[in-house]
Amino acid sequence: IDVFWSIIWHFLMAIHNLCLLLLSGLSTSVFALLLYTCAPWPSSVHPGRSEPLDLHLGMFLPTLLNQATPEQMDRFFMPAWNLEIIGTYARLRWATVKLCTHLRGLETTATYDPSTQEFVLNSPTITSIKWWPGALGKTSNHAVVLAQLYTQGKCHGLHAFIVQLRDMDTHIPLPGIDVGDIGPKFGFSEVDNGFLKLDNVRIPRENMLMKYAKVEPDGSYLKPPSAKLTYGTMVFIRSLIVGQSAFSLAKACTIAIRYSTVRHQSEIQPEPQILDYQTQQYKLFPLLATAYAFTFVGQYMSQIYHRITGDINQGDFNELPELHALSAGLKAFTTWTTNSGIEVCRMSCGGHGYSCSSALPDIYAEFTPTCTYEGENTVMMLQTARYLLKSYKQAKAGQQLSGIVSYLNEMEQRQVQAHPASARPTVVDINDLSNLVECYKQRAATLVDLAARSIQQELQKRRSQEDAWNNSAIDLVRASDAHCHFVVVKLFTEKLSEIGDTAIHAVVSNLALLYALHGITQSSGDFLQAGLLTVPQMLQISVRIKELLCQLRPNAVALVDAFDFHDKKLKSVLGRYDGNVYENLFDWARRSPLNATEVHESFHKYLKPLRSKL
Ligand SMILES: CCCCCCC/C=C/C(=O)SCCNC(=O)CCNC(=O)[C@H](O)C(C)(C)COP(=O)(O)OP(=O)(O)OC[C@H]1O[C@@H](n2cnc3c(N)ncnc32)[C@H](O)[C@@H]1OP(=O)(O)O
Ligand SMILES: Cc1cc2nc3c(=O)[nH]c(=O)nc-3n(C[C@H](O)[C@H](O)[C@H](O)COP(=O)(O)OP(=O)(O)OC[C@H]3O[C@@H](n4cnc5c(N)ncnc54)[C@H](O)[C@@H]3O)c2cc1C
Repeated sequence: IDVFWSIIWHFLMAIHNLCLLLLSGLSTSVFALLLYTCAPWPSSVHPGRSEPLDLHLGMFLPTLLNQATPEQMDRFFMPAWNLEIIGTYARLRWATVKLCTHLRGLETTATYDPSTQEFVLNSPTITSIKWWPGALGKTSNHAVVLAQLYTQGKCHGLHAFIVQLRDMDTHIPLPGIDVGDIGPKFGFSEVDNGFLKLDNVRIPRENMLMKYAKVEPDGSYLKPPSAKLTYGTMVFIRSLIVGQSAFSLAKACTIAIRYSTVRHQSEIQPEPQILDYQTQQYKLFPLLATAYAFTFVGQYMSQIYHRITGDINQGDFNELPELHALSAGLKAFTTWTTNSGIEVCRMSCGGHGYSCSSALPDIYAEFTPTCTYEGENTVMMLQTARYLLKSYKQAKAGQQLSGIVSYLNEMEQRQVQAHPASARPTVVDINDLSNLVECYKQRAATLVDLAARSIQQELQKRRSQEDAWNNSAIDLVRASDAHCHFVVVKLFTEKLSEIGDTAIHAVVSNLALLYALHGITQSSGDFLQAGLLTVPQMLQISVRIKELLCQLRPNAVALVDAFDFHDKKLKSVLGRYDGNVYENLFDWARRSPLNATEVHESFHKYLKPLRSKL
């Protein structure tokens, strides 16, 4: 049924985008957009393709879709789709103390030369060398390079350029291009993350991605309708990463929960499955609930991304700030939680979790950089905080906010309680999800208010805006975190109304309740301080969580089976669908390269000569 609706959804999105293109009078790109829109995730379109090529499909093609004109789509999209052009996305400069997080500070320049109608690209300093782009080192023959655009003697800020890096026949780097691999990393050993230095590299004028901003042949510059459109691809990838968090956490939970039913370990006879231990359930079931929550949030992000980019294509930029704030905050919120969650799953498998046979080390090593790439998480949380604070000020000034931050409108009516102990708690019934959503909402509002007050106090001490912001950054990140948590609980709760089957509804409701209550216990201080809950209610919540663990236990395996990972995708001996773990573990160990011979060559080389000397 899911596959059916997914096909229908992508079909409708394709029609929707097709209509947008036709309405806006574009004659080309239709096939390209259909092709890409119908492909929800690159690896599922090209199964079995290598990671560098997934990066090419995941980063290079969306950039084209976001920033290329129809003519540029004609030139680049199909060759890229057919892997004639293999691209990377080089936004970064060398990671120095000057921070490549700070995109506006990028030093690479693209200077327009009207006499030849070319841009001349340069990385003038050691710190301007592009560093990290995936597949840049050895695989790519093209890159989308972000550089400061200079024309008619003026700098117009960051713009994107397609730069050919290597000869199409010989794959040798072109003159002026110094490109290579950056060396071994924590994971992703199969990806050639690269460096790129540009020395007077000339590219045709038509290689600047000109969907929004333009440089005319004589060098005159036409501004984009919004400067923020340069960042469009980031919003897209960050939204995708939210879904990727759900996917990775779901995989880790599947392995840990399945293995926990295979593993027996106790003095009690007959030995119980380790999943019957309350502590094991407490480690894994909240994560299972989180995997479901993030799956729904990922679906939501995909929907609003498509809706709002549709509006943007029509020239309506109203919702771009909200989309940016949501995608940045949720990217950070979901990746941080998933990152630590995968590690909990690994440890919950005991010693075998450390073995690559579990697949958990690989899942972790591949997932953990999501906390850093596409915008470092703390920096992303601060971007969300910037939007929250702006909205807060607007609400204070009497403006009616719409969208997900509309709860800040209520700040004025709702007394931020000075004496929480005497106040009436917001949560009346801890089993009522709508009560809990309200509670999370008020916690977010309270923390936004606290962060705003902190900045205000700093400013009153005559600090500069920047210092006031930095001295309040912990509060700002907490406010963003609370905002994101509210969004997740709200979306999970709303999703329940879409479930028709009563039995499934009951189980998923328990998951949603566990997610909400467990989150409260993790940040109990916030809820108590704000007077949203009382101490007796906190105790009640702890008891209710234990009941929920028992209620979820019989369905735990079915709930991970529902993620529907094929053994070939999961690649985990511990997480096998048939539960036949131990025989296969033995098999797996036998296939270790060290077991290729009974006596290892090191014996003949080193130990034997040593023994003969004795
Ligand atoms: C699952 C797919 C796997 C793919 C593999 C991925 C491989 C990895 C790839 C990469 O890592 S690519 C490199 C990624 N690099 C970054 O993401 C850099 C992060 N830095 C930034 O995004 C920005 O520099 C910044 C930190 C957001 C800058 O913030 P700042 O406020 O200083 O800057 P301005 O640039 O002046 O912004 C002003 C204005 O614009 C708004 N804004 C910022 N970003 C966006 C955006 N993406 N969309 C819309 N709007 C944006 C910002 O909020 C400000 O708005 P106002 O408050 O002034 O209205
Ligand atoms: C596996 C991997 C793949 C990548 N692929 C690509 C790619 O394909 N293309 C590409 O262009 N790049 C890529 N990158 C680079 C990536 O985008 C950057 O590493 C990332 O944006 C973070 O920037 P940074 O390294 O400069 O970290 P920094 O910004 O130096 O962060 C270091 C620390 O400083 C803190 N910090 C920085 N700024 C602030 C601030 N304003 N306020 C508070 N704290 C701050 C951060 O929170 C963090 O704790 C990749 C990175 C990795 C690890």
